[in-house]
Amino acid sequence: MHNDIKEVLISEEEIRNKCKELGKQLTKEYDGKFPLAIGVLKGAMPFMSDVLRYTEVHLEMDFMDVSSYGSEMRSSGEVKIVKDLDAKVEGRDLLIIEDIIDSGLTLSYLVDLFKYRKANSIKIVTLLDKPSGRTAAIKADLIGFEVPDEFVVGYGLDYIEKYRNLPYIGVLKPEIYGGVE
Ligand SMILES: O=P(O)(O)OC[C@H]1O[C@H](OP(=O)(O)OP(=O)(O)O)[C@H](O)[C@@H]1O
Ligand code: HPA
Ligand SMILES: [Mg+2]
Repeated sequence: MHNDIKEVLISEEEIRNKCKELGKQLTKEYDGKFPLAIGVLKGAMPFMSDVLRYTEVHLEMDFMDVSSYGSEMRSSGEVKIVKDLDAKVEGRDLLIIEDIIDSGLTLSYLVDLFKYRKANSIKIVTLLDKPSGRTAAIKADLIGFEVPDEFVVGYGLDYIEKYRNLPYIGVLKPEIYGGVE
């Protein structure tokens, strides 16, 4: 598995330190509140687990499974709900947790949906931001790292469902995806 990686962009230690830093910021942000932390499956799973363990406020966790990439390296543009939330969002302070914002289509779809469902507030924390990929106007409130215009894998991010269990963020060797995007 590690052999398929051309370059490690963000190490395991850098990710851990960033999760601690973001966890502290979230603790301040939600002091005295009871936010609903929403993990966007599947990619956000490792980041959600790590960042929330460094928060020191009461919060509720829920999950939404949406998918728009399938086996492609570019968004299909169509966001499909695979699993909806269990919790009601009306009147709640929402914290959406993402692994990456690329085109922004997934998050703009979710933000619109949660506004329609009458959330009291909506904030976004993302581990990675790839501004070069953006087609929808969306910005996170908290960002871990900015990544260049490359398809990244690891720590939740997949290429055809593989590499999510890598402990770091890396770039695949071109021969793994046939050298074309
Ligand atoms: O900003 P965007 O261009 O919408 O891309 C970001 C989204 O794409 C990936 O999810 P994907 O749809 O691949 O599902 P997955 O998390 O199950 O891999 C990623 O985890 C984000 O949720
Ligand atoms: O760079 C990426 N890697 C993996 N999944 C993704 N989903 C959006 N962008 C990416
Ligand atoms: Mg994916």
